[in-house]
Amino acid sequence: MPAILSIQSWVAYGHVGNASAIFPLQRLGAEVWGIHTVQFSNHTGYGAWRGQVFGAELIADLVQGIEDRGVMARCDAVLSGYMGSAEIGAAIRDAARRVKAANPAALWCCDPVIGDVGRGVFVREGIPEFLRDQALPAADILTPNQFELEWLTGREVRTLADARAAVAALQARGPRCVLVTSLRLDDTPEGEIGMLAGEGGAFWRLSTPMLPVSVNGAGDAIAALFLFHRLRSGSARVALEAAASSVFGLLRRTAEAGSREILTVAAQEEFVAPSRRFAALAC
Ligand SMILES: Nc1ncnc2c1ncn2[C@@H]1O[C@H](COP(=O)(O)OP(=O)(O)O)[C@@H](O)[C@H]1O
Ligand SMILES: Cc1ncc(COP(=O)(O)O)c(C=O)c1O
Ligand SMILES: [Mg+2]
Repeated sequence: MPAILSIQSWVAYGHVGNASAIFPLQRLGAEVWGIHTVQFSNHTGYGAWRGQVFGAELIADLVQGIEDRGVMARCDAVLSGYMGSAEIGAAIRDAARRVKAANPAALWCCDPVIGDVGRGVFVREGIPEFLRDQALPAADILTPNQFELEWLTGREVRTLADARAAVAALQARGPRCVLVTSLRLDDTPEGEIGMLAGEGGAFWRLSTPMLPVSVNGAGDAIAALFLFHRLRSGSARVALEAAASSVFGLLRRTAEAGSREILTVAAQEEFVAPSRRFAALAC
């Protein structure tokens, strides 16, 4: 089973960042080393929250402490998400560098949290540029949503050809494997939501019904699950099908309960045995 160093936000109430990623990974059997970039009362989608963005020194210090235990070579991947500040981004990039120095087979899966279609950019100044100019070239796996794909490439994505070209443009700059989430293209049927994965010159597409929920943290869960299944199977297609099926089940349960927060704990069976399986198509 993989060991994953997960460096993301923490919230006391609800499920985004590490509070969305760690439990599903553990439920699947992964060992997770969690470092929190912020500790907030709740996610920022509520418009109001309390807490702190941690200093970059704290992140670097915790990484050093793990290195002091002599376990870096046992780390299979670094998973990063909401950064809190561009300085924290630099500490995360350094952590990925150290892990890879100890274990050259280790992967950095970077979820480039910048914003989304409804809300626009919702992270601090300097973070989007850091992700584009510093993180992207060093990452192995990238999991942007459609808004982030467009921001990072400076391209409009309307058609499947646009999406494939944008993914290829990202791959040309670094990450060998890309998962695009929340993809709505001109041929996406009303009532569906799509995803696109690309690796090794191949592309796979998958869509699921759109559920009547507007939640935060699904992107963090999908990045964690995609990384886990990509590590285990070595296949982006297999990882896409597994992650998408689990997150659909999680959100279906969340919609049925009418919950504002994703039901990470109550719907945990969906991580192990999704109630409905979706197949990806080569495209
Ligand atoms: N309303 C929804 N109905 C069905 N699936 C959804 C819905 N919202 C999100 N998802 C699923 O969760 C994935 C990640 O979604 P999203 O929260 O948009 O990511 P991010 O937060 O990174 O933008 C999507 O690709 C989709 O598969
Ligand atoms: C603290 C924090 N972390 C992470 C996220 C990312 O959430 P999502 O998975 O919806 O992109 C958010 C979004 O609001 C947030 O406020
Ligand atoms: Mg996201």
